[in-house]
Amino acid sequence: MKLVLSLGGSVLAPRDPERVGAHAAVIENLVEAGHTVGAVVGGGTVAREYIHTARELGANEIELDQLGVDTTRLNARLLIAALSERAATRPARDYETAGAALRRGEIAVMGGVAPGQTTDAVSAALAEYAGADLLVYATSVPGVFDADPAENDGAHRYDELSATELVDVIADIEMTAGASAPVDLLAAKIIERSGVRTVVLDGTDPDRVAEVVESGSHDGTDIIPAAADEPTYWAMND
Ligand SMILES: Nc1ncnc2c1ncn2[C@@H]1O[C@H](COP(=O)(O)OP(=O)(O)O)[C@@H](O)[C@H]1O
Ligand SMILES: O=c1ccn([C@@H]2O[C@H](COP(=O)(O)OP(=O)(O)O)[C@@H](O)[C@H]2O)c(=O)[nH]1
Repeated sequence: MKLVLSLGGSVLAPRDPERVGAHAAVIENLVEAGHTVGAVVGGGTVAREYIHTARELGANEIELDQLGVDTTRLNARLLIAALSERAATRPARDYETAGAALRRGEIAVMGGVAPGQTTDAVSAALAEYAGADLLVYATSVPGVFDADPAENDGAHRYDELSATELVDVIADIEMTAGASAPVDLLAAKIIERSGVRTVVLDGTDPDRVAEVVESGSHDGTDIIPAAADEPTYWAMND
């Protein structure tokens, strides 16, 4: 299958070579098994540190986003360093370049693209552009909740959610540079229109990514293209 993997900066823990190596190994194994893989890497704490410092210095939100973009590309280079020669040599800066790499059978790697969004949207756009069979958001929480689980002990995880419902759930999350959301709003809208099958899961253990590709099973949130019935919930502490 053709997979686009969104590796949140929080998950890649860029300064931990073991973690980056483990994610690279899962990607290599998937390619070895015949899958086509595009990976999009987030900015993580390094991006947020730059953004925080520059905000204190008076930078505007577009300047802050641009710092974030540059950091995601540095992190993307770390993933490339851990991948074999099957990977493109540098992070693609646009979808045509990444798509061309995928057509050549390479592992395409991207960071950010433009201010006003996050790598969540880049992942959704690459998935749409490349005609991906599956889009996986490997993030630091086990799916999409009805409230931020970091701030609400009683937050409930959605087992599945339509893309339209996802838009509603995340619409109120702020869009400032460096903001945290399991999937950003633009990504949700792109998923809604593209209909690409999407899963949001806890990707701190890279084996969970391999499992969802190979067996379809996961403990995260399924984003289903068509309008869903009533969303189903799992209590966070179940
Ligand atoms: N409704 C929600 N469901 C899940 N996570 C949420 C929600 N609202 C806010 N968050 C926060 O989003 C964070 C994930 O975003 P982020 O740190 O940007 O991840 P990544 O680095 O994987 O892109 C989580 O730590 C969580 O606290
Ligand atoms: O195409 C992009 C990708 C990223 N960013 C900026 O870079 C930050 C970090 O990227 P991302 O949120 O994807 O990183 P993660 O949440 O995965 O650490 C974002 O908050 C944005 O400010 C951006 O402006 N455009």
